[in-house]
Amino acid sequence: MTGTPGAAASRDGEAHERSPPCSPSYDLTGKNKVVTVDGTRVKLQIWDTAGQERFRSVTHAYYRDAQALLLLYDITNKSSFDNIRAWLTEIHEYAQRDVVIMLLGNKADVSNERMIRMEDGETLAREYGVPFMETSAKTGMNVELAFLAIAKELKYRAGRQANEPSFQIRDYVESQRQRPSCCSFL
Ligand SMILES: Nc1nc2c(ncn2[C@@H]2O[C@H](COP(=O)(O)OP(=O)(O)OP(=O)(O)O)[C@@H](O)[C@H]2O)c(=O)[nH]1
Repeated sequence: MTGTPGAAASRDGEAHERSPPCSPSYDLTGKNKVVTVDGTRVKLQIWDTAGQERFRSVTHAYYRDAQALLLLYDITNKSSFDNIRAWLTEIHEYAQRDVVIMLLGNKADVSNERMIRMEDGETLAREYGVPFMETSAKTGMNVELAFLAIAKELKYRAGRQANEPSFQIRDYVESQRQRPSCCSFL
């Protein structure tokens, strides 16, 4: 789902499936995942929420209890990017206060139709203090990393020990993410 909280990890960790997977090879939304973090299996229950304005009131119910939200926009679609601020405002109002948010600019493989520069995604993410990367559900670029980073953050929060070094999701994503090789012309 573009321009929306595209995926959410819920509190109970039980499997639910709401919408069919998108046709590209790597699913950003729509499936449940088990991610292994330092030998521990972290089960993510993922909901793909409706992005359209008319579904917003329904969507609240989906992310109200979420522990993490992946906000996706489509790098070839400016309005999906412009909608992100509205979604962040919504999230601020309706989601858990400590929800983990990640901003993803999807379709990074479609470089010839790019409308949103990677720097614009980075600037927006910095403004809201959330991790950011570009992804491709087609090639799989950074898809596993998005889920792994969320799982690491949730596991860290759940079992934080006094002497454990803190996990910084933004730094982790920044250091691990791949960059599309396409963007230098913009
Ligand atoms: N090239 C490319 N196409 C993608 C990518 N992700 C999704 N698509 C295509 O974009 C179209 C929309 O994908 P969806 O996953 O249905 O997007 P959505 O925003 O959830 O759409 P709705 O649920 O209909 O609102 C489909 O044709 C997908 O195959 C990607 O990373 N790269």
